[in-house]
Amino acid sequence: MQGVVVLGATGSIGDSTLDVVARHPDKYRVVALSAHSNAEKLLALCLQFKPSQAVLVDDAKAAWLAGELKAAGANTELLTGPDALCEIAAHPEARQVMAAIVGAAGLLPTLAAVKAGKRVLLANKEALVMSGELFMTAVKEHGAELLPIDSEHNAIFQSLPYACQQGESYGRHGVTQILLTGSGGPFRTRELASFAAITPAEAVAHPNWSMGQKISVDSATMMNKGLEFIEARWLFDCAIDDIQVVLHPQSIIHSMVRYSDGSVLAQMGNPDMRTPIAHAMAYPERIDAGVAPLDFFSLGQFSFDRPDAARYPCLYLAMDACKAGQGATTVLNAANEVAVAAFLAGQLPFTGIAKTVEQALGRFAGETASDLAGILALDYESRLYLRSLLPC
Ligand SMILES: NC(=O)C1=CN([C@@H]2O[C@H](COP(=O)(O)OP(=O)(O)OC[C@H]3O[C@@H](n4cnc5c(N)ncnc54)[C@H](OP(=O)(O)O)[C@@H]3O)[C@@H](O)[C@H]2O)C=CC1
Ligand SMILES: CC(=O)[C@@H](O)[C@H](O)COP(=O)(O)O
Ligand SMILES: [Mn+2]
Repeated sequence: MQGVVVLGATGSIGDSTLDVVARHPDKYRVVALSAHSNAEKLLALCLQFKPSQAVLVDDAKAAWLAGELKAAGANTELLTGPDALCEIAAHPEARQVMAAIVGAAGLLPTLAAVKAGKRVLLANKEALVMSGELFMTAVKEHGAELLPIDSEHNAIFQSLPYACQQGESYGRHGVTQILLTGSGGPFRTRELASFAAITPAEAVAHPNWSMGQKISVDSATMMNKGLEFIEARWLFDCAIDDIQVVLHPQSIIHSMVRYSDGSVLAQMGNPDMRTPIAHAMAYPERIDAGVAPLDFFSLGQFSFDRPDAARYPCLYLAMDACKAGQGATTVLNAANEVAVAAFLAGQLPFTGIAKTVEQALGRFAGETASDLAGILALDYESRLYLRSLLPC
């Protein structure tokens, strides 16, 4: 029986993770859960999964939640505040930690799980975007096991030779290219002239995946693919020129790996995050994820295309930031988080997201961030700068 911590338990990845856990009560036991402010949902999850600890970061409803847990006779200790996330990430009874907090807030708790030598199931791509080199060094130093949850990176992992899954360099095993697929989001064919009028409701309506708001907007701008480009560069230790982004609007092929002998290996499946989650939790075994089998007779056509720079400027800003280094990727991530929040709050047009990110990258051009303190300081400075520009 393996103990599991779910950071970000009340979100979309949290839902899928707990669904997989609930299918295998003989294999997995929840030892801790976290939420930011959704106390009602955290209460329901605590009563269902009976963790020994739960964290509600925002303490406004903590007294209410503690009272409800006590009244229900639950043996769950309630902790509050961001530091408690790092405490549960290192829970002594946990073998696996699902890192599914959205955004930069996930960096320190995810690193805490790494430093505690856990099997880290990485959904929180922003952590790697901010701290890739430092993060991967910590994984090696602390003997942690890092398994990608992001559907593309999980697909790449599955398509790599076993030796590369265990950390060997891909070039030595005939791998020549990573083909990172992306759907193109809800505006792949929309008239460019109407982009400034895009509403938050339109932007979060992803054609294939049901996800949280922030990542859904990122998919619409294709910043998501840019963040994933940076994530792939660090996860698989590959040269930037060896990663190619390919539009695949159907989201059935989740990414591919090209080999020197002409082979291309792909991982396919219905767009349901329970597949990569179950794969990573059970690795190297396979377990039921509750996902319907792929029915090839009803799939229709697969198509592929190049992403257009005029339609998806964020993708190209991210790829340039990846070339520039960790300082630029930290600024990119912070600026994008602030801009997406402003867009969702109705304070910035959709087209303003790329402009804001570009402005921040210009303002902090040449800044470097090599250690954790430097990364956190640059993240903070970038947010401060943007908040002075944006009405949020
Ligand atoms: N959804 C998906 O299919 C995929 C998601 N990912 C990545 O996984 C991560 C989670 O995404 P998703 O589940 O969609 O996001 P959601 O918005 O659905 O969930 C976010 C979770 O993080 C918590 N949270 C939010 N802010 C904070 C904070 N400041 N401190 C602590 N906890 C916080 C939320 O708590 P509360 O509910 O209380 O606000 C919630 O539990 C992201 O990094 C995303 O890019 C990657 C691939 C696919
Ligand atoms: C499910 C998942 O991994 C998301 O990151 C997904 O990839 C989003 O779809 P896009 O390809 O549109 O960004
Ligand atoms: Mn993805």
